[in-house]
This record gives sequence, C-alpha cells and structure tokens, in this order.
Amino acid sequence: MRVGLTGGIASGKSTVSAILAELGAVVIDGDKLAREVVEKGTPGLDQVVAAFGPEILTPDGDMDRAAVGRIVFNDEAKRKVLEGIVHPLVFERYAALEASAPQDGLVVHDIPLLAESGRADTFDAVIVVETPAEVQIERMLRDRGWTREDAESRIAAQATPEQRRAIATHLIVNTGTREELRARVEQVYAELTRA
Ligand SMILES: CC(C)(COP(=O)(O)OP(=O)(O)OC[C@H]1O[C@@H](n2cnc3c(N)ncnc32)[C@H](O)[C@@H]1O)[C@@H](O)C(=O)NCCC(=O)NCCS
Ligand SMILES: Nc1ncnc2c1ncn2[C@@H]1O[C@H](COP(=O)(O)OP(=O)(O)OP(=O)(O)O)[C@@H](O)[C@H]1O
Repeated sequence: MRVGLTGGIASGKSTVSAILAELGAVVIDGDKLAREVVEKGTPGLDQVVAAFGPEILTPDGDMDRAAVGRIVFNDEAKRKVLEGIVHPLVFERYAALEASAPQDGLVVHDIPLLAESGRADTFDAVIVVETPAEVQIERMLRDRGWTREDAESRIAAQATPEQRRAIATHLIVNTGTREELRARVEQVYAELTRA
C-alpha cells in the first residue's frame, strides 16, 4: 500500500514518520531526497547555479541553503524556478526507491508539498498532520533560529490547512502531547494495515 504523508512545516511529519517506521512501515523522506539531488557534484546543483548564479554556493562548493531560502521565500517566481529544477529530480528518486521497496506492508512517502503537487490521487491513502500556525511558528523560532518573518514566509508559501484537509483520508491533529500523537498514529497504522 502506498501512503502519502504531508503537513505544513514543523507540523510533526518527521515525528509521525518515525513512529510509522517503528511500527513497520518503509518511509521515504522527501526533504532528504530534495537535499540529495542538489548535493555538490550533481547535475541538479549545476542547474541551480545556472539559474541563480554562483553566489548561491558556499566557499566549499555546496549549495548555501540559507541563502537560497532567503531568495525563494521572498520571491514566488524564483521559488517556482527552484521547484521546477528540484521536484522532477525528487519524483524520479521516489519512483526508483519505491521500485526497490518491499511489495507487502506500508510504503509511506513523506512529501511536504503533496497538497501543492496535485499528485495526492496517486496514493492509496493520504495522512495529513495538522498543527495550528502559531505552534508551527513557535517551533521554527525555537529550533531553526529564524525570525518570525522567516517563519511566516515559509507558511505563506505552502498550502492552507483547508487545502490539505481536502486531500486527507486520515487526519492527525497534532495539538496534544507526544504520547497522544503516538496513540493516534498507532490507530491510523492499524486502520491502514487492516484495509
Ligand atoms: C529553499 C531550500 C534550499 C531551503 O533549505 P532549508 O534547508 O532551509 O529547508 P529544508 O529543505 O530543510 O525544508 C524545510 C521545510 O521548508 C518547507 N519548504 C521547502 N521548500 C519549499 C517550497 N518550495 N515551498 C514551500 N515550502 C517549502 C517544507 O515544509 C520543508 O519541509 C530548500 O527547501 C529547497 O531546496 N526547496 C525546494 C525543494 C522543495 O520544494 N522541497 C520540499 C519538498 S520536496
Ligand atoms: N505533540 C508534540 N508535542 C511536543 N513537541 C512536538 C510534538 N510533535 C512534534 N513536536 C516537535 O516539534 C518539532 C517539529 O516536529 P517535526 O520535526 O516532526 O515536524 P516536521 O513537520 O517534520 O518539520 P519540518 O517541516 O521542519 O521537517 C520537533 O522538535 C518535534 O520534536
């Protein structure tokens, strides 16, 4: 069974996917793939440099992620250019990893931008993790050292909670404790593996 997992930034997706993995699911992490396809020496990074210029490289030749983030989360057209480079490469990697995943059990695709991608229909089920924007912002300020403006600009670049709910077959409202979150994830896992 192919399951999409999505949610806004800092909503709790990685926490949910870690619990699903403990329960036996195979998890494919979209953010990790999006980093791999633009690592130093990749054709992906060459394309990003061609579009954004060599000033987005660190002295070591890696992509300066903070610099690119400052550009694309303040300019939608530039964000679309970056997405046009990164997303096709990520979807190629998803397909290759899925082909080598075990055929029985749950394969969970953690895709931060699933609602935005229009690909939700390609999954057997879609888990949406939802957390109030104020909690997302607090976590970003605490964990990433960002300003409130940085945090708000990421949220503004993403789908709304309503748009995500519209694609959900299983909604996880992450407003309680970690223990409550675990219990809800166990319930969803049981429902999906019974199906
Ligand atoms: C702009 C970049 C360099 C910033 O890197 P940074 O290390 O600061 O963030 P990281 O990649 O860890 O992403 C953290 C979160 O930001 C949000 N985010 C990332 N890219 C986007 C985007 N294009 N639109 C909206 N939100 C996004 C997601 O919630 C993601 O989980 C990077 O996010 C990137 O390359 N984005 C484009 C690729 C993409 O869309 N990735 C997300 C899903 S595949
Ligand atoms: N129910 C909860 N109670 C307390 N803290 C939580 C809860 N759920 C998640 N967190 C914490 O919130 C932060 C963000 O969660 P997590 O990394 O799982 O989100 P994410 O959606 O994967 O984030 P990102 O979009 O940044 O990859 C983490 O520090 C995590 O430990």
